[in-house]
Parts: sequence; structure tokens; C-alpha cells
Amino acid sequence: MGDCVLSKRRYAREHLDHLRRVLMHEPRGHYDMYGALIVDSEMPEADLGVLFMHNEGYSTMCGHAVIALGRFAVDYKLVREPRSPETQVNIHCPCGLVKAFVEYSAGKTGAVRFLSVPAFAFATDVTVTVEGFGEVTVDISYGGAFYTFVDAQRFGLDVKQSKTRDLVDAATAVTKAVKSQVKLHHPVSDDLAFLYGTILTDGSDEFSPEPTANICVFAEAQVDRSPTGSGVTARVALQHHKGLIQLNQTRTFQSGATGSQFTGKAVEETRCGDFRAVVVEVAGRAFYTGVSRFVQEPEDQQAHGFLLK
Ligand SMILES: O=C(O)[C@H]1NCC[C@@H]1O
Repeated sequence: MGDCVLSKRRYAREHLDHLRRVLMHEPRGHYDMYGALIVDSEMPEADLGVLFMHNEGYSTMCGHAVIALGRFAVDYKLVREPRSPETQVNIHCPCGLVKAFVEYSAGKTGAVRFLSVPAFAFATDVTVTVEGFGEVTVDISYGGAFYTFVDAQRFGLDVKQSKTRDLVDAATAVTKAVKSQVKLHHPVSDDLAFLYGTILTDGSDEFSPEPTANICVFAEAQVDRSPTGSGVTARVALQHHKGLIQLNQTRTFQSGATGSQFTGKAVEETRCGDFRAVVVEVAGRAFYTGVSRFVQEPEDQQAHGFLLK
């Protein structure tokens, strides 16, 4: 499989993709299913490595999965002695080492915060031609994965009120335009240099104690149910880059799809290659919903999984 997490991601994509389809697609998963696969990490300081899976392939970062995995790692004893009030869990994601801190008290795990890899605004006020919408000005930012950001109002939409289908169509058209018209690059690895999705926002980027809502459409028009941990990381980096948020100012980010919330703040200025970057802390909660055991029967014609679009 290769000995670094990024090469494991490449190997899974090239040789094990049938397993992702079995788990993420119907009848075991669904169009918007998301999965995390725990792997060994080559980093001595990592407690675990992880590959992220979605409807089309493998992402490089997933904040909502890191929040869930932080709790999971403590509860299932993947880390040495848990400590109160917080236990640190170092999770080696394809984008790099992410440090999660899991509330722990009287044997119970709680909320999780994590410090992600250096995040940076890649390009601001970029004009692209979007099919069906004409020229649209967008920002592009990196938070472990690259996202395009644009105010939903540009399309006459509202991230909390509009039909999900309309938001998905607009975001997907933007993603398609940016992918074909903007060349991305990442100072650490070419494997990180791709556009993962588009995040439509409510346009409230100036610091405010009020929550700001966004909806993330990623991979193959997949809709995130969370406020998007890597998206919050990228959005905070963008807001900080534009001088709209200062270090240690905490903002609340809400999913336009479900109303679930994360908080995010930039905690440190740093660099990523030539980019001025920030370390962003994202916090949220994850809950167990059950334990599943999947099987495949040889006679099952649909055993390999299928997707309805
Ligand atoms: O929270 C996140 O970062 C992820 N949620 C789905 C899309 C992203 O990978």
C-alpha cells in the first residue's frame, strides 16, 4: 500500500476502489455517504492514520470525521491513557497531521476541537465564467482541501431557505468552472492540488457573534450535512486574509442543510510555502448512531453497489 498516508490514499484509489463503492454506495450507503478508514501512519507522533471516502473517491481532509474519530479513538482505546479535561489524539490525515483534543471526564468523552494543517487563501476575487450564470467572482481557499467560496445571493439563493437541489446545481456549476479555468497548486504535494468543492455562504464574512451559515457541495455533487470542518478552516483563513477576523476571534458556522454548528478561529500565523497561512482551530460534537456489520453475498447482482443520481 505504500508507507505514507498520501500514498495509501493513492493505492486505495487505484487498487481498492471496489471496496469504497461497496460501502459508500447503495444499498449499504447512499449518494451522500461519507466514510473514514483507519490506517497505520508513518509519523511517530500520530496515534492513527485515516483515509476519507465519499461518493466519488478519497478526500484529503475531513473535519467532521476528525471530530468523530477523536471521540472514537479515546472510547476504543486507540490512544494511550486518556487524560482529563482533554485527551490529545494525533490523527494523520492525507493533508498532514491534525491534532484533536477530546473532552474527557469521569470516563466519558465529549466535545472535540482540532488544530488543522496550515490554511491559506489561494486566490481572491477571481472571475470565472459559470455555465448558466455568466461571470461570477469567487474566492479560493485551502483548509486541508481546496474550496471555492461564493455568496449564494449571487445566484438568487439562500443557504438556509433555498431548495437543496438548486444550491447543489449552482455550486456544481461553479466547481466545474473553477476546475477548468483555474490551476491550483499546493506547496507540499501535487496530490493536494485539486478543487474538492464549492461552499455557498450567506455572505456574512465580517466578524460577528452571530452564526454564519454555509453549505458545502463536494466530490460528485455530494452535500455535506455538517458545517464542513475543512471548509470552516478554509473560510476562517480567507476571512483572516481579508482582515475580517482577527487571531483568536471565535465565529460560529452553521450548516445551511441541517443547522448543525461548529466554531472556528485562527490561532496562529504561519506559512505554507510562499503563502501566508494560519493554523485554525475548529470545534464541534459528534455522536454515536450505531454499529454496522456489512456483508456481500456472491449471488447478489448488486453486491458491488450502485448510485441513483
Ligand atoms: O467536515 C469536513 O471537512 C468534510 N465534510 C464533508 C466534506 C469535508 O471533507
